[in-house]
Amino acid sequence: MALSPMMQQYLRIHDQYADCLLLFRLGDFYELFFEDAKTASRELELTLTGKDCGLEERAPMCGVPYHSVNTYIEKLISKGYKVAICEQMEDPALAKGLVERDVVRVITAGTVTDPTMLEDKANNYLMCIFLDGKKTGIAYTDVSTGEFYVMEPEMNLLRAQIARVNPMEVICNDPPQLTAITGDHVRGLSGQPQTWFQRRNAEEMLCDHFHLTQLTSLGLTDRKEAACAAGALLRYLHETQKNSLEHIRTLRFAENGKTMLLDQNTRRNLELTESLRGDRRKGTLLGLLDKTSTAMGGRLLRSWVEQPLLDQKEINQRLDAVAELVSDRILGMTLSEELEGVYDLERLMNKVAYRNVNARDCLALCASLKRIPGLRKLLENASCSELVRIREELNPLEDMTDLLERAIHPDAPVVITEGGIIREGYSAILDEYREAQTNGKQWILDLEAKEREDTGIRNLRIQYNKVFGYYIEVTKSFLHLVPERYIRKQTLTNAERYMTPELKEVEQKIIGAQEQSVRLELQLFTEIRDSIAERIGSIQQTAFAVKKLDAYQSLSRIASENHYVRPVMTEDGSLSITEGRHPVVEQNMKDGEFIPNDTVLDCDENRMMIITGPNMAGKSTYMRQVALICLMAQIGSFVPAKEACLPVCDRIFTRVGASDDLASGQSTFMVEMSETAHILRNATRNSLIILDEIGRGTSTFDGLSIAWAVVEYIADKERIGAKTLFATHYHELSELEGHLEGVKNFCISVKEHGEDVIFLRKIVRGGADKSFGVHVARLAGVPHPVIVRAHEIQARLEVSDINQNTIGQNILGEESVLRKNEQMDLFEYKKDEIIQELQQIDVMAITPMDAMNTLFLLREKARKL
Ligand SMILES: Nc1ncnc2c1ncn2[C@@H]1O[C@H](COP(=O)(O)OP(=O)(O)OP(=O)(O)O)[C@@H](O)[C@H]1O
Repeated sequence: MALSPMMQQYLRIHDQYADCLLLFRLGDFYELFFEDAKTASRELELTLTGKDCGLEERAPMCGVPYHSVNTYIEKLISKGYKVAICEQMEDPALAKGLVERDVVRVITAGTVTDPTMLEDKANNYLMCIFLDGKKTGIAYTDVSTGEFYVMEPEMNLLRAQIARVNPMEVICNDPPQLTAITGDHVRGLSGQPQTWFQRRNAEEMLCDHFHLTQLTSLGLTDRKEAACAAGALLRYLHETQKNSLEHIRTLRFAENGKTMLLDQNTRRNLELTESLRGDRRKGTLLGLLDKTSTAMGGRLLRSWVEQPLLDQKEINQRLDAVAELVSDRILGMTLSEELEGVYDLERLMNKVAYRNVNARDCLALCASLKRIPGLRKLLENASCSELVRIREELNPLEDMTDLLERAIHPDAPVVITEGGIIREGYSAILDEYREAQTNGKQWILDLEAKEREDTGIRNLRIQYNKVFGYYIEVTKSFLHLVPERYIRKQTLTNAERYMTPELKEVEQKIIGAQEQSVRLELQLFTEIRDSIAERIGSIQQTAFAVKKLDAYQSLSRIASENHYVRPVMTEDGSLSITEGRHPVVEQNMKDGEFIPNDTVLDCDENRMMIITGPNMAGKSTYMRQVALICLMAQIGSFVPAKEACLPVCDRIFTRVGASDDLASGQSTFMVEMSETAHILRNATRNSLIILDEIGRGTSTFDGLSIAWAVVEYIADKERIGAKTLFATHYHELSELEGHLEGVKNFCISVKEHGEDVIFLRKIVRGGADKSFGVHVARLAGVPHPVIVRAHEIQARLEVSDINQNTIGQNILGEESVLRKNEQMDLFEYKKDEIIQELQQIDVMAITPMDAMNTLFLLREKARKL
């Protein structure tokens, strides 16, 4: 037995797209066969059937109707599959033999362009990583908008760069190596042929795509790794998208060191674009700052939040633009309203490049472009460089709007193949055809009247349907009057339908005109589409200006509404915030309820704040507020404070609490230590470090020793000397002030009131003298007996000799309820275990870490004391 020809065709095509699920078009369905069918039926809950394929056993099969295929594709993509769409390349009715079929597009998580599968205000990046020994090149693109970037990051920053871009899909020449380097799971990772990454092939691809003879104008001549990655990325796009991708027109350098790298923990801890509870908008900095009117502006603002600037001049340019709009609120508001009318031009250009636009899209383009002169006018008196540049870049493309206005009917339908798209007066020939159709109606009416007259059949009617075309209908009662020349076509219960040669002639004229006009409309529309395609570059430039303007108006609106101030960027690394507030926390409070606090840090005397204070006092809020204020300034935003002088931080690091979302299976302590190691290895004196509790995941002595050692290491100017806020429950750390240069003690004040604690939320100089943890436990509703017992233990602890290891016994006392072997080993440290644990930590990270040596020394000291 042999496979049927169609199945042979299927398998041949499937072989070329082995890593995809192949959706094979059969009439009104897309079918999947064999293993693909089993997978799809499982993932999409489709019934698995079978199809005769020429072999003894039927081929497993399942299918989805073509008109709802997008929903299914979306599901498959979100589950991590790649989908290849195989279409019929000829009309099955006209095909001689087997219908020709081929894959027209491969859809993957990183190449999705369907708006229903994309988030409006977020980019969808596909990244290509080229690993070449010690060097690496990265290229990434958002196919839906045409943005394309390259860079050559340092190997040790590769992981951070991936986190920064947050791609939906990653392709690489060496996936195992990549996983080894980044040390964790890379989303949507797949390997691609080595040849794509070879320099010559990559360069050829680049030259081809950008219509160049050499790479000089792209600035890639001496950036071999970036060029290889970019070439391979384009190759992948061409292989999967199977179109010219003419909306990808330029290549930008995402320079090392141009924007701040924020690691995953810091993004999460500061709740930049996602809250700790996993919310996408509520409770995040982006959610607060985003008052953009357009999807493009929303995407840009997100990328600003994710990539704060490092160049003081650029920061000030953005701040100038925000300041100018803050000073003229009416202008800001009017801009926001005008911008509402601008559609997502970037994603529209993707549709243009894919030849997917319909008449409605053209109307949207036209409406958007018509807003441009208004926007330009509003910026007439703009004076700062950014706004002036935006004004210059806003190109109203009048010839385009003129063309679209003349050509596209305001009520044009979505479908482009059934006419009704082109406006009257645009094409003389089209108008003639249309007239023939209108006249045709009159011809029919005339003919009808004439036939009635000739035959004497009073209710004779000429009608039309899709199957028979035009016909004469005569009811039963008049059949005796029907003349011989009538040719019968159809008999109904009450009537007969006829044809005459004359009617046939009229019909051909009318239907001919109809067909011709639909065909002509499609042709005209295609021409219009092509002329839009020719202007993609200019439209993208305008889109770029629009989105910047939108981001600025959003920042200015937030600044005015929330009474933010313009930060002054300092040169000497000093930081001084007067009456700073936490931008997101204050939003959830009534006016005046949030207590502002000051912060002063510099590169010398006040490098590090050791912050103590009871639970719930507001330590985390305070520290995050400082980090957020710095970050906002570097985005170009005003900040929630009365006054702020801020340095440009090269990195902001945070390590917060013993994070509880430990799905990864690592021990709390392990995670804590590798995060700490990461900071110690990467921070510089120009960084800002926020450390919220270190060493909680282990016993008291170990925890204290580690925290102590870490403080020493960071405070040391020779090693790091970064500006640091360090919150801790280890009051012992207060002793460091006076011994370690640059370290100062602070606490968040509380007042005891009888049994209660009153939180004052004010940061003051000095260490806290008491922990109040038990008080807070009571506030949180911990049962009374537990609280009483805790007070008891506290009292005993205060008289224990901490160094004799007698604490446990003291607590147990005579009336003990715990048996000795059940007591918490919190008070005993097991040397070997801890050392073992430490030795395993982030093997790459730990080797150079003197901090840990210090830690062991310290611990020995503590023991001997
Ligand atoms: N400056 C402030 N003004 C008003 N309310 C504040 C302020 N700072 C913090 N709060 C409120 O106090 C609560 C506790 O704050 P936070 O989590 O920062 O305390 P913490 O000292 O870090 O506590 P823990 O040590 O238990 O983690 C928060 O819910 C917050 O709403």
